Amino acid sequence: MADHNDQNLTPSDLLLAETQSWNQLYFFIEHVTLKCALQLGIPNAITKHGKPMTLSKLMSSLSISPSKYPYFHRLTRILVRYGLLILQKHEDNNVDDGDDSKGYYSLAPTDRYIMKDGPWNSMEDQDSFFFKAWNCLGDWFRNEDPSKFYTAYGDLFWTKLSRDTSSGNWFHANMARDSRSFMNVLIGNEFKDVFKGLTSLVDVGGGTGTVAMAITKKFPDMKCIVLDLPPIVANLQGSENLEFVAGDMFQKIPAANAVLLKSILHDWNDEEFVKILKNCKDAITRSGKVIIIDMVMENPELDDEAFQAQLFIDMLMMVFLGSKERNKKEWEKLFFDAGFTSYKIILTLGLRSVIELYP
Ligand SMILES: C[S@@+](CC[C@H](N)C(=O)[O-])C[C@H]1O[C@@H](n2cnc3c(N)ncnc32)[C@H](O)[C@@H]1O
Ligand SMILES: COc1cc(-c2oc3cc(O)cc(O)c3c(=O)c2O)cc(OC)c1OC
Repeated sequence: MADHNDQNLTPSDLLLAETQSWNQLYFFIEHVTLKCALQLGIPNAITKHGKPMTLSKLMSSLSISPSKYPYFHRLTRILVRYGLLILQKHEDNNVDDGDDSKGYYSLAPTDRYIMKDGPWNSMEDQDSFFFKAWNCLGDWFRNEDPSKFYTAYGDLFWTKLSRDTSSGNWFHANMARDSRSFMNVLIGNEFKDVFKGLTSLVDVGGGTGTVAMAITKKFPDMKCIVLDLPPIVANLQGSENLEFVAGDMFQKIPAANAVLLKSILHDWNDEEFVKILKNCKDAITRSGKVIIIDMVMENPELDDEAFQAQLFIDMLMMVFLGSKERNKKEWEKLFFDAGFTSYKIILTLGLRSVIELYP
């Protein structure tokens, strides 16, 4: 007796559904194998070796027993499939993947981003903190909590970070690495004149100051203020043109030519978003501007792989903050709700865009 769900499916539909269900239900194995590669130190071992290496040499450098070869070969096979490793086969075309002497492994560009000093990969010490929020996500769709993170911890994300030193340090260290990486790209694009001519700027929610330091290094005549919550900036030392100010962007933002908001507005719901922007508008001069570095969803400039990455981060915002990524229309509506008259998307760099907003 065919299952009632199968009645309308042809045999080939059923076989396709089997493949698709395995790829959808077991998608997590990509994450598990990536974390295994990081845990074993595969990217660092290949980098240290300085050139493509055979499986046996890689295993030996990782102190993995040769008895594990038949299993380790299958781990590297799936890492090649996921584009984390590149297998350069020897000229001899009838290479057998399992034949160590004819294949050399090297790192794909992805690895250089997720390497130990890349942002968001050093979750080992925060595994439970990070993954606990994702567990049983369905529970959140049946409660009234502001986020799944709140369901898991009984605390808002920013409150928890300010109380829990280790998760706070993990988060801000990774945010700083993300900022260093992004600012290197933005500097590479000559900042596209975004900061040109400014004599003062407030980096709202500027964290530990990575962005502000990059800007003041490039523009030494600019006075920069980093505004963030007291626990974040309390022990940070400024410099001649960089000052850390403890405060709340929902209360007041220090006056300046311009205000910078990098990865801030996507952390908040529409009402909070408008409140932050209204405070930004009060802070800038009439000839000033608000500079936003954040994601514009459904951006026609981005390919499907980038769109999937944005969807993942949108889920991350939903789970951790109860917030969202926004498309151009959603951004524009909130800009005008906050009383701004015009804006310009200056450029898109990877997943994020640089937007200028004018009072
Ligand atoms: C996603 S992080 C972005 C940090 C930094 N802009 C960057 O891109 O690397 C959000 C920042 O907002 C700060 N923040 C959260 N609530 C705030 C508030 N009420 N006032 C000021 N800063 C706040 C957090 O402490 C954190 O540093
Ligand atoms: C708010 O908590 C988290 C935020 C992020 C996060 O990660 C990003 C990664 C990117 O490649 C580009 C981005 O623009 C961003 C963000 O804007 C952003 O906020 C990541 C986290 O953990 C992986 C967070 O902690 C839960």
